[in-house]
Amino acid sequence: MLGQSERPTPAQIRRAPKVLLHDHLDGGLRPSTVAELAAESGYDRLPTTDTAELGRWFRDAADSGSLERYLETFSHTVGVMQTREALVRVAAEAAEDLAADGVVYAEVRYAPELFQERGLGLDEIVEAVQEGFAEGERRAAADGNRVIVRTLLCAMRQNARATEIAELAVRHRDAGVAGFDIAGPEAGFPPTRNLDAFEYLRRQNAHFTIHAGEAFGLPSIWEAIQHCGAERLGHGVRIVDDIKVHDDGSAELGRLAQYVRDRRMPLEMCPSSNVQTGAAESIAAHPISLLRRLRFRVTVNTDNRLMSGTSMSEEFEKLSEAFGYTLDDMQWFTLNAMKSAFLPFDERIALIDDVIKPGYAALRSEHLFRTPGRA
Ligand SMILES: O=c1[nH]cnc2c1ncn2[C@@H]1O[C@H](CO)[C@@H](O)[C@H]1O
Ligand SMILES: [Zn+2]
Repeated sequence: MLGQSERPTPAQIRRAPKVLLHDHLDGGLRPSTVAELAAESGYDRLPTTDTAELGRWFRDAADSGSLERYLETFSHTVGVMQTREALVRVAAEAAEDLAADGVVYAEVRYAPELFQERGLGLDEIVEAVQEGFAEGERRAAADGNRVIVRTLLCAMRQNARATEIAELAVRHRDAGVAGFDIAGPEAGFPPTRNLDAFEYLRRQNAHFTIHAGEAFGLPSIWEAIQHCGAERLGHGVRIVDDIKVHDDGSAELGRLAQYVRDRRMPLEMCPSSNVQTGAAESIAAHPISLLRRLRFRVTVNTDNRLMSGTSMSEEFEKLSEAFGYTLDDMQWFTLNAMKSAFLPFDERIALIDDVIKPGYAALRSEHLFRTPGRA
């Protein structure tokens, strides 16, 4: 069909309905907000207070080739998010920014234990973030951009508070907290360190994903799935270590890769972030293309919009540029994400039928009937 193989324009990518499963609240602040919150709270360790320079600083500093060094940049965002008001503001702005970028459903994650430096309680932190997202959803809707935001609570792998945070997630599950995750440095902190938390969550019929296969390889992915019971994998890029591609392009899957594909295990891929931490050489060399071709349940995500200077639209633009992805490919990634969300089944179906499919159909028909020569 005409237009089917054409790459969408940046404007079309932005208007296309998108679903985001992997985005960190403390990795998505506007540079101007970091500077303003620092000034208000007396945080004096920012490398610069010039907004444009600050945005660049985060990107450059995160461009380190190592996950550990990448994570050091979070001390500045976490540093300015220590009050109730700051948390409400950051969450509200995140919802607005995502909605303006054409995201219709997002799961935004953060680690409540990081925001206690000035004495906030864990429940208070969760309530502030939920309040901010509700406010941001309202403001976005008033601007004509509808987004639904749910949250995931992370426990930090290097701390030993996973069970406490898992209980917090379950306590707030009817108030917008959709699930749980573990984040932070991967090497040296295998997911099985937090087995009690994962067993508790399973007893509670609660959802969780695990950052695995980013800075460490197959054993981390295997533990996350087979010992811990993760429903999704944060990144999971290193699953390619279990796939052999022959000269004729045919692929041979090892048992773990086979299992991940057979079970339709969602992979929360974050291309730009992976290039920055060294998990992938470049966007063009990112395993997402192979995994998409082999029809793993791949999703596209931002990880940290501030540290990568990115957005969902930018991630799709880069992928479209590298791999020629069309609107059909975008819809495929988006449906994968919506199917994999920690939202009740009936709500997922409603978003697919009422928002996502009609959104892509409308863009495709524009594509077909547009005047030749006009973008
Ligand atoms: O790609 C990642 N891998 C592992 N941990 C991460 C990544 N991005 C952010 N965080 C960590 O997650 C915490 C909660 O949001 C952040 O503070 C950061 O330390
Ligand atoms: Zn992440």
